Amino acid sequence: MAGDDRKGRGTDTSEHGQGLSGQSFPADRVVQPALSGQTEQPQEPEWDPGPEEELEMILNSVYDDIVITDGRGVVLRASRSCQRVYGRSPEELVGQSVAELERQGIFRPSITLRVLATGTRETVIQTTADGSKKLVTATPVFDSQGRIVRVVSYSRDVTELIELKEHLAELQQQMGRVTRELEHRRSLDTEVDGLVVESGAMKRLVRQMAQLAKHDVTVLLRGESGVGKGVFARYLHQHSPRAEGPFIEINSGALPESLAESELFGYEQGTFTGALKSGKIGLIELAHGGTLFLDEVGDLPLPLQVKLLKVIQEKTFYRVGGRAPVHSDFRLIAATNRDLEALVRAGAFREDLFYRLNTVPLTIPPLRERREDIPGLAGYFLERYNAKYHARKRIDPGALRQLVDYPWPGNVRELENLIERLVLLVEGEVIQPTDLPFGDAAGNGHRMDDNLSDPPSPGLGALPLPDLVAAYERHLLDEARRRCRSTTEMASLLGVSQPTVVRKLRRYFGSTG
Ligand SMILES: Nc1ncnc2c1ncn2[C@@H]1O[C@H](COP(=O)(O)OP(=O)(O)OP(=O)(O)O)[C@@H](O)[C@H]1O
Repeated sequence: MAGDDRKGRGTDTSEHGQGLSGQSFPADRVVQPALSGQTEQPQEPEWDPGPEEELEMILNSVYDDIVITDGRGVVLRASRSCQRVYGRSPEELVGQSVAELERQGIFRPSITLRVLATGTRETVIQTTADGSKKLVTATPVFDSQGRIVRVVSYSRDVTELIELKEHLAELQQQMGRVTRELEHRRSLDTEVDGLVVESGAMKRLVRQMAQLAKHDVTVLLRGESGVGKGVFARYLHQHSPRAEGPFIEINSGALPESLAESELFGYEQGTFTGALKSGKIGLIELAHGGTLFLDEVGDLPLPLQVKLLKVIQEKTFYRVGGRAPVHSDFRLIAATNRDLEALVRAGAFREDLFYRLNTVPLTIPPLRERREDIPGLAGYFLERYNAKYHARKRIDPGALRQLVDYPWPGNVRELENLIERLVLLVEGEVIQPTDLPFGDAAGNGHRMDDNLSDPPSPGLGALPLPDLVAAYERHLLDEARRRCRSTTEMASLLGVSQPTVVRKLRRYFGSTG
């Protein structure tokens, strides 16, 4: 049919009243709307293009590119859009066989040939001469004897879609990589950088922590400096339902008093001049959805204690210079190495805040009370610092025995620092007893760190002088108690008699232990 009919006809169609020949429609062929009440106007004849012209019009008005062949694969019709897609006008395509067009690289591959071979509907992605991608579907049309008499193929430009798909696949791959890396890092965080726990006391504590982690209860971690309160605070966070949220650590002791309030609560734009002009989100607000860890809570200045208590109770606060209340949903973990009860008695710590924080107190024992942990910790730090400094140090069994015997006043932190130093400084591969700074192979010797930890600092005027002196004396005794193994040793360290030491220990700690 039609192939020849179409020749020379032109099939350009547009929405602007263009006819099939590309000319304007003659006036007598334009359908006028029937206006009511204008019956005297003569009726225009309806536009009747005839089946052939109508088919052409439909062919050229659909969005898809359409090619129709006969049962031998010779093109009978093609939509005008083929010019743009295949670089051939319908006039050039009509009459040509698809096998020839495939050979010329115009249909690559020819789907019509496939349909002629399989007798079923086929879909392929074609790459056209200009490199764009087409999704082409072709359907066979059968006569009454079941022979293929036509193949109708239509295609859509899917270049963008394919590019998007490829981009999506690439992104998915990247996301998979990032997710795996994150999971890996997270597992490192909880396993490698996690806790070394070997003693019965610590294992019991970890079981309690795992249980507590699930609930939003306030936990107060107590224990000497360096026992691992910070590590356990992170453990609680990582094992809580808030693990995906932020973990915000505030070292109350390190906050300069003048900045503390704005650090904690943030401030509104315009509150301060200069660099601080643009406003700032405070740490409490940053902890929203996660955990707020208040380290060294015993060092919090009294005015801030009042404000903090209010935030803990109401979970709402005002930024410095702000009028609108800010809400922050956080789980609170606090830690201290101070004797909070004594600070309360001395008036340096608010009693109401103490009770609020002390909901679930957990005490992490000093390292000297859980010596079974020492070999594991030493091995763990050795591995960490060997890796960091590309070393291969080992610990001699005699040196390990000394590490286990040493009283570790600075607890795990002191052990960690020592191992790092040994990895860096010991010359051979084996760390010997003589390499240890606190004694010879017999275990006698000097203490490695003669610096006192910071004394309590309620501040001048916070307490009457005798109470301040008592607080300082108590601190010195506590320090001596940690460094020495007997009251006699303490007496010689402090330069007083042994009975004096015993009396003072009873006075300040209720026992000589
Ligand atoms: N059980 C443990 N397993 C592995 N590392 C530990 C363990 N306990 C403590 N550490 C390590 O010891 C060091 C001191 O721990 P951390 O800072 O948590 O102590 P702290 O009690 O919070 O001290 P401070 O009261 O001075 O803040 C850290 O480097 C920590 O990683």
